[in-house]
Parts: sequence; structure tokens; C-alpha cells
Amino acid sequence: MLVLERVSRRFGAKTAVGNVDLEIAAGSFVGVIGRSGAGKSTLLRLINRLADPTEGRILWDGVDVTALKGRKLREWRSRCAMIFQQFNLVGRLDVLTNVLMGRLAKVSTTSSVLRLWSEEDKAIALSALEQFDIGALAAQRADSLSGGQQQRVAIARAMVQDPSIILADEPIASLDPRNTKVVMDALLRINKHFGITVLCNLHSLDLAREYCDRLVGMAAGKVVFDGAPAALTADVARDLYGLEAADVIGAEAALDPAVAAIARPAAA
Ligand SMILES: Nc1ncnc2c1ncn2[C@@H]1O[C@H](COP(=O)(O)OP(=O)(O)OP(=O)(O)O)[C@@H](O)[C@H]1O
Repeated sequence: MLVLERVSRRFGAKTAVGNVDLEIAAGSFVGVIGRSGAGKSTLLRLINRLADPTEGRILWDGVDVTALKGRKLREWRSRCAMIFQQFNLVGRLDVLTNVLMGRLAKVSTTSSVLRLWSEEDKAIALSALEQFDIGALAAQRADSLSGGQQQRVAIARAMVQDPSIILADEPIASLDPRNTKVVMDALLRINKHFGITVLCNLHSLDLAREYCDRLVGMAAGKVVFDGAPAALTADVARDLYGLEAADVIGAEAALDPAVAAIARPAAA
């Protein structure tokens, strides 16, 4: 279980995340939603310790991860794998080597410096690629792949870390609809098949409703909604997105007159 206790992060006078309390049960698929600047990325970066909280604590199974240093901190980062909008692959390296980077925390310093991968590590990396139907691309340069393929490589790299939780920061923001589905299905499979907790920032409310068990809605750094997707009413969506609603509510707007009214305010 991941627990955030009164977590805040300020940048100068700006409060990116303000006094957030959250409990995320192991094995859940949680969508973090909210307009641009709401604090979603900062929240994920705090959990992974890419940023440190100004106040509050973050606990994983009772261990205060905000206090970890050195090797223990590296172990924690390895247990909570990050997936980014821009994939963060090394373009000039082949796909298999990119996935092997996820094993760095598991090998000795000498092996990691010299990039000496064991046959076992290579087999684990190849198997992860095959899980996401991209085993045949193992020898290709990462920058020769489509966006959807690159994101699947990034997911495979996250999986070989053997993570307890995956933090996905707008993983489909730069993908077309077909690749969006492939990547979201891959995250769902990781969650349902392997039981790995997924915390996923999403701009699209439709996708968040379709894939997540629970939605956490953020506005101005605060959690303003926390519940099942079905409990997210048109009123709450309006509070979360304001004038942005038309951008984030897609297909459902055509079906639900209440949502359509938000999505097309000018026509009301
Ligand atoms: N390193 C930083 N320095 C200064 N301000 C920051 C920094 N990181 C985030 N912020 C500010 O904190 C607020 C929250 O940003 P954050 O990126 O977490 O929002 P977000 O909900 O993820 O937005 P988006 O959907 O656009 O990625 C924003 O106002 C942002 O400008």
C-alpha cells in the first residue's frame, strides 16, 4: 500500500501539490486526472523521489520513502518504475539495450559501468519485449521505431525493473488513437495479469473512465475528487476542467446530454 500523508511541494511561491492525503491499495489501477498545471506530474515525481516534498511523508508498506538515501533510494526508484510521455529511450541504442537499462539496479556496479549483461538478463529483457509483441524489434535502433512501439519498449524497460508500482505520466499524450489503445491495453495487462499497481496521469477523461478502477481528480495541487469512475458526475468534471472540458471529453459527450452541455458550452 502506498500512503501519502499531507504531502506538499512548493516551487517558490507556487504550490504545485498542496496537503495531499492519499491511500493507494496494492494492485489497483488509479487514474490521476485534472487540467494542465493541476499538479499531476509533480505528484508522480514526488512518489518516485525525482522531487522531494516540502512537507509530508510518503510511505510504501509502512516504510517512509521520503527519508531514503543512497542504495535504499535507488532500490525504491527501481521498485516504482516511471513511464514518461516522451518515452525517454536512448535513440541511438538498440531496443534490447534500452530494455536492459531497466536491469541496472539489479546488476553489480562493474557490470553496469561496462554494460556486461548476463544471458539471464538478456533473456528477461527479450521476454519482456515479447510480452508486448515487439520481440522482433530487439536489434533495431530505438529512434527508428514508431511512437507506440517506443512506448511499449519503455513499458518493457519498466517491467524488467520488477516493479511493485508503475507511475505513468501521460503515457499516451503523443500517440495516435490506435497506439493509445495498444499502450493503455499494455498497462491494463500489467495491472490485471501481474497485479502491479498502476498510477497513471491522463488528460483524457474518456480513457480514464474506460481503464481505471479509481480516479483521483486534482485542481490547483489539491485532490478535489477521489472515487470510482462512475461517481465522476458532469458537475465534478466541470469543476476539474472548467473551460477545458471540451478538449478532454470526447465520445461520451455525444451520448450524455449533461456532459455534452459542458463539452460544448458555446452551444448551450
Ligand atoms: N520545477 C518546477 N519549477 C517551478 N514550477 C514548477 C516546477 N514543476 C512544476 N511547476 C509548477 O507546478 C504546477 C504543477 O505542475 P505539474 O507539471 O505537476 O502539473 P500537471 O498537472 O502535471 O500539468 P500537465 O498536465 O501540463 O503536465 C504548475 O503550475 C507548474 O508550472
